[in-house]
Amino acid sequence: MASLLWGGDAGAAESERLNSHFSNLSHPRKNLRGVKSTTVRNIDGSINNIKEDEEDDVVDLAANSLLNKLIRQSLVESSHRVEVLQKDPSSPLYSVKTFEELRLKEELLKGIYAMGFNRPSKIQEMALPMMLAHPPQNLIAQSQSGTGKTAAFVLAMLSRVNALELFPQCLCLAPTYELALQTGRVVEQMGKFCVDVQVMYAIRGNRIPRGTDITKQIIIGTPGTVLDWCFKLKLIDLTKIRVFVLDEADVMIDTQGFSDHSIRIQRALPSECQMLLFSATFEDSVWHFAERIIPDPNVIKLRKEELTLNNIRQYYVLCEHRKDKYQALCNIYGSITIGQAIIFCQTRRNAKWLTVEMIQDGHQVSLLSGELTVEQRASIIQRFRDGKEKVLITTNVCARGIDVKQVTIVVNFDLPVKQGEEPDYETYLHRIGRTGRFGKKGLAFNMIEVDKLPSLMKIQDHFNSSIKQLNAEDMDEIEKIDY
Ligand SMILES: Nc1ncnc2c1ncn2[C@@H]1O[C@H](COP(=O)(O)OP(=O)(O)OP(=O)(O)O)[C@@H](O)[C@H]1O
Repeated sequence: MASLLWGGDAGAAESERLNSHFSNLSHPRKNLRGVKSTTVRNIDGSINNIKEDEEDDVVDLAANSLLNKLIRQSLVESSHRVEVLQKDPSSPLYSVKTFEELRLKEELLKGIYAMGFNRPSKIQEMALPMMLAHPPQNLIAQSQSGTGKTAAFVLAMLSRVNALELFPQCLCLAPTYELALQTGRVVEQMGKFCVDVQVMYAIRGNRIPRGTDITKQIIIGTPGTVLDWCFKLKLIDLTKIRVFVLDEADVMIDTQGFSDHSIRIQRALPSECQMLLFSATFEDSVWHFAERIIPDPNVIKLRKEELTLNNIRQYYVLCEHRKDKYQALCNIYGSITIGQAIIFCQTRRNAKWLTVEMIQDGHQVSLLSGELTVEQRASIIQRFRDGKEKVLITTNVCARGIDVKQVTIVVNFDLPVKQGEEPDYETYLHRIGRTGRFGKKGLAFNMIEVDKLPSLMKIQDHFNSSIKQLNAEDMDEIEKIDY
């Protein structure tokens, strides 16, 4: 039966190879038209050979997710209410304000406190009692990145493991090799005092001979390799799994083949196995997938705070060409005191050109674009966060990923457009918008070539918010801008 299943899925390992997470992370998907190599001097004076790409950087969900994890220093608190949909609406709804209320094993509680967690996060307050209930309950949970989902399901896995039984009992699927490792690190940290509990990674490159007796209790892996380990190599007996976690479901369904692999794995689990699914977003596609894979679930949602343009003053400067845009930028830069600014370009080529121009003019800037590895990107964002550079020039790659609260000025050196010059409203909002909660004022400048003016006007209409024209030659006018 198992081999038949496998035979029907001849492409699991292959599709994982093709998805090639590692290279995806280092080089987000791109159209390689017009690629050539140029030498660029980095801010620190070192020399880098960077490919010159005429095309946009494409947002890579898995890379962004990892980037967020690498640069995040603490919990992202949300003021939004948690919505709960119980499988059995008549059963009482529990929430906990302390970890003690969960009656965890002593060593686990010690691990949690050693990580510096004092009390459950908002989503954990509701999710943990459900996840730790007897009999085990299935759960679908959605809340934005950084709100404590990973810590929650790691806690559930660690609390259900029987350290004396030496076989895989908990199985967690993650979309990429690197994300699996990140989750594994949390298991290792939180389970620091659970000395007999061990983790193993079912990821590409971790070659285990067929029929090996795996004694580790928690397996974290990517769907293709896990499928291999279960059906082809017979390393994991799925009928003995007690907790099945599907993490980053939104990223998972974005990767070809992964939904099918996950469903195939889930089908072979025993009915009493607890099934948990987590996602940062809840579009229809994620929801349909979640419903297919998690039977009789409880559902917890923490709404993401909406972005708004209300507190942002928006201007545009009409320019003839790129040099003209640069001049306008310099005039603005020279006339108002800028704390920190992010400048967005549509292509890597433009971003690189602008970086070189600004450095030559003596500005302290750094360049963040998709050709850098995730670790390099994380380090650049961290330096910017720490105020080591005042200006960050970037492409779309980090438009959605980063939250640098001290930035009050955003410059669209190029307007975000989709193919066919249709404005990209969502990206515009993500670049400039703020959540209402922080309520901070902000300034946005759009450098617009004449032929892009209709697109800008569409953006103005779409958001029903005014974008004023600014004469970048008129220093008095610029100096009057107060923010
Ligand atoms: N109860 C808590 N108290 C303090 N810090 C916490 C708590 N829970 C989680 N954290 C910390 O908050 C950060 C975000 O948590 P976590 O990674 O679990 O969020 P997430 O929702 O899984 O994010 P992502 O969607 O990116 O995976 C981590 O640094 C984690 O150590």
